[in-house]
Amino acid sequence: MASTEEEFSLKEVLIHFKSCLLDDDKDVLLEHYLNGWKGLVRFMNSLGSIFSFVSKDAVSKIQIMENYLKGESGERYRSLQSMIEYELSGNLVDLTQRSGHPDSGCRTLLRLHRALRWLQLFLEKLRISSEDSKTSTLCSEAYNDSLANYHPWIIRKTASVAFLALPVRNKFFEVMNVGTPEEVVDMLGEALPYVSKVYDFTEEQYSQHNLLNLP
Ligand SMILES: CCCCCCCC/C=C\CCCCCCCC(=O)N[C@@H](COP(=O)(O)O)[C@H](O)/C=C/CCCCCCCCCCCCC
Repeated sequence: MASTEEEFSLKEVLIHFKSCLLDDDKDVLLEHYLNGWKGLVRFMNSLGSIFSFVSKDAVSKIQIMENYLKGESGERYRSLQSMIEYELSGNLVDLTQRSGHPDSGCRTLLRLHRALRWLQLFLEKLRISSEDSKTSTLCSEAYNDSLANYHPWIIRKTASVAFLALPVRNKFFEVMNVGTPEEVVDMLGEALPYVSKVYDFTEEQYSQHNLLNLP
């Protein structure tokens, strides 16, 4: 386990996405899911303040979810399926426009879920990248193929400028604090299937309940 700031390793972060898969991938435990995101935000913050606009939004969404988990109905937010069942049966989700329940768990988690698709694409691009690949290009391509589809022009533009500040591949791998570039690639290969399983399971649940376009 990472115990000090210096020992902070992205491997410890990505392991949360393995821990959040319950009973052979039959559900997603939200506490571990959010711990994964908290670690990722911490990693992003270590890259500099240029990403603070992203960090603020991610933190606020994590906070909304954590408040549900800590609240009086916290047990209903233990897993993805129990949250969906609880919020839908209690009419706690705004399905067509934001009004009575603007920050439902389903709506908030959907934003993180869409970002998880970006992460999945970015990790895969990093995994198969060559030494001279540009991190900013990989990140930007992953973003354009996922999250960008949900963002207005001004956010897409701001994000594209921020990506240019990403360190070059070897430096980026160093900040991950996993080991040699070969070890980073191996770690990504190990972690990615779990990120993908979490993404696929969540996507399936949202699709089954017709929740993929929550406002
Ligand atoms: C081995 C590689 C490790 C990479 C580690 C990356 C760490 C990333 C940590 C957090 C990622 C960002 C999560 C962003 C959540 C965005 C949710 C969202 O889409 N929010 C928008 C919609 O919300 P509502 O208005 O509907 O409530 C909101 O408008 C967004 C605002 C902020 C801009 C988001 C830009 C996202 C760019 C993602 C790339 C981050 C680059 C990190 C580079 C390492």
